[in-house]
Amino acid sequence: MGEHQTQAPCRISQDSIAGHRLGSLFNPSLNKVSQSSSSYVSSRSTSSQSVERQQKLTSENTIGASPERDPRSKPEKGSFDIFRTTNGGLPKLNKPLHVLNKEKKRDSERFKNAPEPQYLRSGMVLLKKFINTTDQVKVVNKCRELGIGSGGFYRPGYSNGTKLHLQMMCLGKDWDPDSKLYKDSRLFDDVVPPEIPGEFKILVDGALHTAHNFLRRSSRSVEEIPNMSPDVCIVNFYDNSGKLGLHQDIDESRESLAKELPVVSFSVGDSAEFLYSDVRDADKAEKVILDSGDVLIFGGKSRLIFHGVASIKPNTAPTFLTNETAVRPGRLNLTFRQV
Ligand SMILES: O=C(O)CCC(=O)C(=O)O
Ligand SMILES: [Fe+2]
Repeated sequence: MGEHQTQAPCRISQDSIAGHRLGSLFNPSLNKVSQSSSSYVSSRSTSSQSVERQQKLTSENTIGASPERDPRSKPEKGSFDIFRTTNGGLPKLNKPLHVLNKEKKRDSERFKNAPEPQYLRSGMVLLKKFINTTDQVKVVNKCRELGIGSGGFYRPGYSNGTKLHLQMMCLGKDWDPDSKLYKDSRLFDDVVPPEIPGEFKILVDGALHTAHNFLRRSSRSVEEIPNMSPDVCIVNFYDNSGKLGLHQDIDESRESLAKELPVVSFSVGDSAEFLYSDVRDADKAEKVILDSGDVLIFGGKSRLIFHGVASIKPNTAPTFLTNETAVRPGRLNLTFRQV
């Protein structure tokens, strides 16, 4: 990650901020990722030097974090469970089966006809309702399984005593918000993060494929969004008071940033108000709502955009998700990067 403020990766922060469905996780056609942009060389003026400059600039900030009592602000130990624990993590069954089935049918219909992707700006495309209902449930269950295990969720913080307003877990490699480094194991407990599940990678491929097809259809260059193959996924869980200040994701390698390889971001659960801007000023930022199942891609000319989560909208998670899983109120966000 780059610079975040409330949770995760190198985020610069400003606490003040305050689909074309292609698919199912197990659809083999999703493996066919467009090759056309794999040798993309950025035409953007992001020289290594400017990346370095920006990295320095942003690393002096923390993202959406606020001070806690612990002066050294070590990560809070003991894994966080994204499932409600009061009923042993079982899904809520307070509705009759026929009502649950009706709701499920309605939700599946809703997700079957994903709307046309939204072109937000060069290099930035939003795939509304890209992740179908079945796959959203799988994403939640997988994050829960990994999240309570070794290398699972914890509340990250900075050595100055501030903590991000979220729970975080890294897959593939660890990203440490304080040192802003990607490492093979976590600094605070030496645990090697779990691998990125293959099903997640298939969804990422499908999302990039869908975005490229959309760019082609709208007579734009597919090279606006270079292709990438993720080796890190940062999973954030925001409760209803969660947020993440405006930041840039700039801790990835110089090569990755110079090629402007995209960040692919999944949202599952409650909706979020997502801000993005060329400058770190929430008042000047554009706002877009990210709902459950949406995939946001930002690469190319938008790779270093300032972005953050202003708020989570309570009780907006789709009913199938709260009926079929025991997920707590809140939002899961998964950002995939090739670091
Ligand atoms: O939660 C989100 O939508 C954004 C997360 C993010 O920017 C990050 O983890 O770097
Ligand atoms: Fe970010």
